[in-house]
Amino acid sequence: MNTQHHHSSPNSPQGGGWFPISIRLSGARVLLVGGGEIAVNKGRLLLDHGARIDVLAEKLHPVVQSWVENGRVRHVGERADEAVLRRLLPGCRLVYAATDSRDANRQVAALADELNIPVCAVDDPGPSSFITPAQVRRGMVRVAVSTGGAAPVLARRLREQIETLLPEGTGRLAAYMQSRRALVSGRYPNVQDRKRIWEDFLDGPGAEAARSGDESRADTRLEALLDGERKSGEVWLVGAGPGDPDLLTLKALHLMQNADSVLYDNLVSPALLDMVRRDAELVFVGKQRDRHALPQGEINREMVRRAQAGERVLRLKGGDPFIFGRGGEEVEALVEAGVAFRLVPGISAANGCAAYSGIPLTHRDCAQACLFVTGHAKADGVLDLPWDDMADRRQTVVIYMGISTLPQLAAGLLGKGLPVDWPVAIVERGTQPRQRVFTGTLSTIAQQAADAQVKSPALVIVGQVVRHRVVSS
Ligand SMILES: C[C@@]1(CC(=O)O)C2=NC(=C\c3[nH]c(c(CCC(=O)O)c3CC(=O)O)Cc3[nH]c(c(CC(=O)O)c3CCC(=O)O)/C=C3\N/C(=C\2)[C@@H](CCC(=O)O)[C@]3(C)CC(=O)O)/[C@H]1CCC(=O)O
Ligand SMILES: NC(=O)c1ccc[n+]([C@@H]2O[C@H](COP(=O)([O-])OP(=O)(O)OC[C@H]3O[C@@H](n4cnc5c(N)ncnc54)[C@H](O)[C@@H]3O)[C@@H](O)[C@H]2O)c1
Repeated sequence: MNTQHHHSSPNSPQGGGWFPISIRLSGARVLLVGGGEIAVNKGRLLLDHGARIDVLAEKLHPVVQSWVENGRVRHVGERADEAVLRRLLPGCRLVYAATDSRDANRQVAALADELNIPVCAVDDPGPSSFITPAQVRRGMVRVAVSTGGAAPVLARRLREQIETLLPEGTGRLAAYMQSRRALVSGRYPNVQDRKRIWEDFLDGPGAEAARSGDESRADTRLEALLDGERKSGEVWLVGAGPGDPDLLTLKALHLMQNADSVLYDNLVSPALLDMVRRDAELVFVGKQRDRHALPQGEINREMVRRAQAGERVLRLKGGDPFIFGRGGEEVEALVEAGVAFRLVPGISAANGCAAYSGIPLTHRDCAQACLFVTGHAKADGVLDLPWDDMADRRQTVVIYMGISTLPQLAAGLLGKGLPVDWPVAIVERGTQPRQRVFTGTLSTIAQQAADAQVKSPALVIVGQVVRHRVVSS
């Protein structure tokens, strides 16, 4: 079994090296250098989190002035010069350099750095050792969005989007779970067991009860789980779509974030695997033409073995599991073994490539039907295809896995009487960042593909619809 771990290279730190943490500010001293608009913004945040703020600034914004007057912050000095800073910095948990002078902010940052005190220069992430993410707050729950200083306005926009997604009761849910942790730990000393109980709780109706403040109903659900009412292992057969992670279904995403293990194909892109729960085991079972990582029978046995051991197994497949995905065979194996399963469709390559290349699959003028065929040859190299059906001119033919057999495919269709100028398109790496689209005819396409070194994954679209291709300006 080939269990893959993803490591990023040490030369290109993730997110520019900005590592998000939660830092305790209650009771901690924070130095705020500058007393203007931005100091008000940062001061509000800091006060909300219980910091003791010292302000060093020449001119105070009326809001800061009022904080000083009612004793919420101390005004500890005017000008930020080196001697004053050396006196004020020691003992601070954080420092904000929030003056409107770039030089002053840089000087504060340099001195704080020397003393190993985290510092944020609000006019430049360059000399900063921390930056402030945009936050969504629900009680104890915080969602922080950072762009690593790249685009603060984007951070703000994303915050607004998350704001609308995160249920109002999320804070109550966290508080409920906190209040019952001792109870659960007392009954189940094993971390894995506790994790499963909490996940089952969150997946079930208890979570909604806690969110809405109905603690007694939440307790009933939790007690049932503590008494051993267990979700057993199961397999989720999920289509991951054609490549662009945004084309996942919400259901696929939800299951990706709950799986214990993920068995995935080579058609599943690294960007998608990044969205899988961090501690899920990733198992590559992909096939490449002529080079089987795992024979189908072994994949089936592996799914069954894991599910019977109680795992929630995600079988993640490129595209849709039931369109050239062998999903049928896998489900039969699960049924035979008595393993519970769920099926989630994915956007198939035909749909994804059609939309992202601007080629409609049907068109009132020329294509009343659409035929999906596989261009994958049998072991003896023979293409076993419904050639007569494929040569019908009033339809579109979409060929999956047809790149290596493209010369045979084109010749076969010409042999069935389609004209030499019959339109054909190839969409390589459809929906992905480096998508390439080639258009030609039955007589040119094989040579075009060879010249451009087109590689799998690629989809072939045959028919008059190719002439209706639209490209957005
Ligand atoms: C999240 C938030 C936190 C907060 O303050 O609460 C925050 N900026 C917010 C909003 C915002 N900031 C700016 C605009 C006006 C549009 C514009 O002018 O471009 C708006 C929009 C608005 O105000 O609506 C301008 C701006 N910001 C920085 C620079 C300097 C530079 O980039 O070099 C300039 C240019 C100044 C100039 O050109 O003069 C720098 C920083 N701003 C950061 C955080 C840190 C990076 C966070 C990240 O992306 O990871 C970092 C590096 C340092 C820090 O402050 O910690 C808050 C969201 C509030 C919310 O939640 O809605
Ligand atoms: N990080 C952010 O979210 C963000 C957003 C917008 C703007 N900015 C940047 O923040 C900076 C501050 O903007 P502002 O609107 O608060 O300015 P402001 O003019 O309202 O306030 C400036 C403050 O700095 C003080 N000051 C200047 N030099 C000083 C020194 N040597 N010692 C002590 N205090 C000094 C002034 O007395 C005043 O209190 C600007 O450079 C602006 O570009 C940051």
